[in-house]
Formats: sequence, C-alpha cells, structure tokens
Amino acid sequence: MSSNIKLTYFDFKGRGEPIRVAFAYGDVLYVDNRIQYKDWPSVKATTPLGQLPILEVDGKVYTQGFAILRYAGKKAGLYPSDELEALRVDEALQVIEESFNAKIGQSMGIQDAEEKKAFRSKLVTEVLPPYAAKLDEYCDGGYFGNSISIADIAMNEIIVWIKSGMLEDIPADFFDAYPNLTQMYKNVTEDSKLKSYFENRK
Ligand SMILES: N[C@@H](CCC(=O)N[C@@H](CS)C(=O)NCC(=O)O)C(=O)O
Repeated sequence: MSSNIKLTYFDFKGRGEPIRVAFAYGDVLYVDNRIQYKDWPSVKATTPLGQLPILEVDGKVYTQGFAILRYAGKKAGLYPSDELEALRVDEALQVIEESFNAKIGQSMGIQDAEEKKAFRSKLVTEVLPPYAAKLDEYCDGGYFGNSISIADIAMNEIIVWIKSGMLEDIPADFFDAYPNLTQMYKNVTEDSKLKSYFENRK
C-alpha cells in the first residue's frame, strides 16, 4: 500500500527514530525512506536546509525533527489535547533538544580523542545532570503528561541510546540515578502498542 507521507532520514535511529516510533504507535502508514551515507551528498543538495529528517506530505516538504514528531504525535494520539499538558510535553522536548541532543551532538563533532573524552566527562558530571534531574521531576507519574506522549517517546530513545553503551565515555548506567525516567523507560519499552515495533526494529 502507498502513502502520501514520506519520512526521509539516515539508516539509523538518531533524530528520525522518535518519528518512526510515533507512526508505529498510531499505525500511521508512511514511507520510511532511509538514506545511505554514500548517497547523502547528492540527497543533501535537494533538501531545504541540507539536513535530515525531512517529511513530505502530499508533495510538500517539512524540516525539523521535533516539529515533525509533533505532527506524527497528533496523528498517532501521542500529543495531549489539554493545553497545559501539551505545554509540559513541549517544554520537555525543548529541554531534551537543548541538553542531550545538542550537547552530545556537539561532542560527536570533536575530532581529537583527548578533547572529546574531557568534553564528555564534563557532560556526565556537570552539564547533563541538572537537565536530567528536571526531566526526572517532570516524569513523576511515569510519563511527562498524564499518559504516553511524544516527549516520552523522544526521551526513551535517548535513554535507549545511552544504555546501549555506544557512546564512549558516557556511562551506560547514567540514568540509573533517575527513578522516574527509569520508570518511564520501562513504561514505554513495555507499551503494548510498541512492544512488537521495538522487538523487530533495526
Ligand atoms: N535542527 C534540525 C537538525 C537536523 C540535524 O542535525 N540533522 C543531522 C542528522 S541528525 C544531519 O542531517 N546531518 C548531516 C549534515 O548536516 O550534513 C532538526 O532538529 O531536525
């Protein structure tokens, strides 16, 4: 079956994966267009801002991972209708962007191994804990809102990423100190609408 919605991202999780998870949660039909690195230079030139993810709907192109996630969340029933609950979800997303996405992303661009190690060590001991503590406080009911939302989906992907141990010098047990985030991770990974997606995803 074809769809009028096409998500284009690299063939890994990154900023594209929360969107894929949200679509899976809502059984939203879409084309999962995965770009290989070798093809990126030619694709880059065709994108609005030279970056991914992009979303095409009925031929129109949209950028910005969390904006696209919000669209996916509204379609999938993962975005609160209550204004203040939605404000908390949006706030959490912005904190995730400013902290884990931006700072870890910045560390990935450091070429010198010693410099990268020192930068990441400071992230773990000084920079990230205040953000993680605030996010943990917001998640005290097991979710950022009253039930699962795109903020949980996005944060869960950060936790899965760090727990995988793939990020050198960022300890896999970083989130063990945050009980509410740990509970949220459990809630999302065991969600009946997502279990099969998580078991089968690349
Ligand atoms: N503000 C953008 C940032 C997008 C971004 O940084 N994309 C990266 C991958 S996660 C990218 O396309 N990198 C390749 C490049 O810049 O050439 C968003 O939130 O979507």
